[in-house]
Amino acid sequence: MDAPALPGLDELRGSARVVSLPLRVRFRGIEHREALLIEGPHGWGEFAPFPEYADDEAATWLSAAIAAAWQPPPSALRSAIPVNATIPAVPAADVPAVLARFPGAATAKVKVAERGQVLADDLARVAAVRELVPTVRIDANGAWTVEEATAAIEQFGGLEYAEQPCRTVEELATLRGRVDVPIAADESIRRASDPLRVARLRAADIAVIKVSPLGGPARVLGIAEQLAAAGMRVVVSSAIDTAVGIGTGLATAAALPELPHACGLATSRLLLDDVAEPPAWNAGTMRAERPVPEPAALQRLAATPERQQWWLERLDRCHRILAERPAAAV
Ligand SMILES: O=C(O)CCC(=O)c1ccccc1C(=O)O
Ligand SMILES: [Mg+2]
Repeated sequence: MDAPALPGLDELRGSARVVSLPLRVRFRGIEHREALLIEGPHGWGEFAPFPEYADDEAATWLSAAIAAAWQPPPSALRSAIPVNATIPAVPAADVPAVLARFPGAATAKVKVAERGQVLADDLARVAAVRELVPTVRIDANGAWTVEEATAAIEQFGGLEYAEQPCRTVEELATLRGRVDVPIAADESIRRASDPLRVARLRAADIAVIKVSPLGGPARVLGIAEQLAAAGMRVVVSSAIDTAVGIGTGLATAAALPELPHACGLATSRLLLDDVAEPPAWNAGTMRAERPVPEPAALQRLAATPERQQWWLERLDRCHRILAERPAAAV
C-alpha cells in the first residue's frame, strides 16, 4: 500500500493528547509510560518512542502513528489473537501475583538478565512461572555474551525460544549454531538500519515485530512477508503501548498469513490505568479490535503541562524529519 501523504503539523497538533499511564510493576526501569495520541480519518494512532530515543529513530514511530490513523487497517484473516503473559524481572515470589493478571495464558515471556540481578534470580523466576504456565520463553534484551547465553540457555532447559539473548546479529548467528533452543530477534530488527539483515545472516528462527518502531502496519506486513520468505516465523509484540497501540498491534497480527506463536500484546495487563478498556480477554486470547480512547480517561491520565510541551516539541521535530525523508523511507 502506498504511504499516505504526510498530514500537516497543525492537523497532528489539533488532535494530539499526551498521557502518562501508571505501571503496576517497574518495567525497563520505568513506572509510567508516556504516549502522544493523534486522531485521523481512520481512527487513533500512538506516538510513544521511549524518551531517550533520538529524533531520527523516534520519527519512524511517528510514521507508524500516522499510518494507523490515516490509512485503513489491514484486512483481517482472524478475529482472536493468542497472546503471552509478560513477566517483568520481579522476584520469584511475586510471579503468581503477576500471572494472575493473565488468566488462562498458555505462554509466558519472562524478562531475564536484568541489570543488578544474577542468573540464579532468573532461574528462580522461570521455575516459578513454569509451575503455572506450560510454555515459557525468555527475553534477555541483548544482555548476554555468547558464552553467557549458551550456559544460561542450557540451565533453563526446554524453552519455547530465547529472545535477543545477545546484542549483535553476529553473536545471535554464532549462538544459534551452538544451542538447540530457537533464537528470536527483537532489537536486531526494530533498532536496525536493515531489519532483514538478521534473516540474510540466518541469525534467528523467529522475528519479534513491533509495529511502532517499524513504521506502521503496512510496512510491518511487508517486512513480515520478506522474513517469512527467508524462513523466519513472526511474533507481534508491543512496546508497552496504550490501548490504542495494542489495537494497532492486534489488527496487524490479525492480518498475518501465519501466526504460530502467541503475541506479546497483553501488556495492558501490566498497566494500572489505560486510555480505553483493552479488547476482550478470553483464556489467553484477545479480540482483534481497536479501542477508542475515552474522553474521561484522556483527561484523567493527562501528562503534566511540562511533559505535554516536551512531547509536542518532539512531535514538531519528528514531523520535520518525516517531511524531509524520501517517501519510501517514511
Ligand atoms: O513481548 C512481550 O511480551 C511484551 C513486550 C516487551 O517485552 C517489551 C516492551 C517494551 C519494550 C521492550 C520489550 C521487549 O520485548 O524487549
Ligand atoms: Mg524483546
